[in-house]
Amino acid sequence: MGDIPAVGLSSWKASPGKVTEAVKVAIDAGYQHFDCAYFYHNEREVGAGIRCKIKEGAVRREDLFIATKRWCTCHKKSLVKTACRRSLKALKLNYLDLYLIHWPMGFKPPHPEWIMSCSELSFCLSHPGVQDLPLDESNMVIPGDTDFLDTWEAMEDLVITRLVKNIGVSNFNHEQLERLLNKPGLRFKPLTNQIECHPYLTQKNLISFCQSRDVSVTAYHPLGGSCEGVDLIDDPVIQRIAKEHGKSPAQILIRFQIQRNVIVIPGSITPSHIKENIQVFDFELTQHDMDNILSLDRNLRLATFPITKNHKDYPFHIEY
Ligand SMILES: NC(=O)C1=CN([C@@H]2O[C@H](COP(=O)(O)OP(=O)(O)OC[C@H]3O[C@@H](n4cnc5c(N)ncnc54)[C@H](OP(=O)(O)O)[C@@H]3O)[C@@H](O)[C@H]2O)C=CC1
Ligand SMILES: O=C1CO[C@H](CO)[C@@H](O)[C@@H]1O
Repeated sequence: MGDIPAVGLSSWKASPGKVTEAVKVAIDAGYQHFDCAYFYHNEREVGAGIRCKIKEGAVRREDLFIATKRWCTCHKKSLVKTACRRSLKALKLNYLDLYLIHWPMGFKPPHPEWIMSCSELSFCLSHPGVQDLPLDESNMVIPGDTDFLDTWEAMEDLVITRLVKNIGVSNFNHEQLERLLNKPGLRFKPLTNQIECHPYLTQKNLISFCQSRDVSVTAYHPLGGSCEGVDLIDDPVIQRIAKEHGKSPAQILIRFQIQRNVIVIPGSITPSHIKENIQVFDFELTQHDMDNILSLDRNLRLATFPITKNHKDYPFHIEY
């Protein structure tokens, strides 16, 4: 699994005011891996939790694994470093353990005035979200003109200049990943492909493709997501297996990924859940359990990002 700790706490939808506390609870519970994104607009709050615990002496920076993602409006080579510095500044860190391309699609870059202000970084920190989703008159996203292979070169430069230790991708399908791995002159391979993955979308093909190319997989929405109303936790098969092991349904869903060598990043702002979600190393699912969970697959994708469907790099038009 490379160097990525198997379970991480993710911060999407963790509203400012709650996320700092969640990060502190997580560090006390033994989490090392934190998954963030510029797009979640709470990197500052995640950073505050991390800083507080480092200051207290509860953890050292080098024992943590901090990942964040570069948003689609910053695919242009010249914006990649700006975006990275912006995230580092918000997180108050001097390096990232992992920096991901959030989606393969690049969007129209922000207004030049915004880009100019980025040299000081103050404008973008005080205007989070400005122009994240540039839309046309049909409310579909306006594409940018940068090829993700060019974006990748700028990501590689971040490793060379030591702003980041590893780089990776998210939401790439197997053809996009293959294209990246076959890029002439590739300097660094993606460490991971972060994809939606849970028992209703088991991603068997994409996982075996990534693992066969030595690219780890990180599962997002592992519990069925935080707002789409999918009842994975109430699924009778998951409930039964949980009872048999004396564990919670969430613990079964997390353990399921670990046993497939998939890194998993459940999201939570509830202290008891945060603690529960990392108590997954003291039991083992049987092959029969694993097969039963795999049989729940119904190809149900929650994160479809419909406003980007017309983009040439939309990843979900092919099977995997
Ligand atoms: N790369 C990408 O494009 C994407 C990445 N992601 C990442 O993946 C992360 C996970 O996705 P997310 O939407 O949070 O979905 P999850 O599948 O992790 O579900 C989170 C939901 O489950 C609840 N929950 C957490 N633990 C438990 C528990 N032990 N028992 C019962 N309920 C529980 C949470 O509530 P509570 O807070 O009360 O615990 C929350 O409502 C995101 O935060 C984000 O970082 C997500 C989408 C896209
Ligand atoms: O990271 C993310 C959080 O979830 C959103 C909706 O599912 C995604 O679009 C986004 O990429």
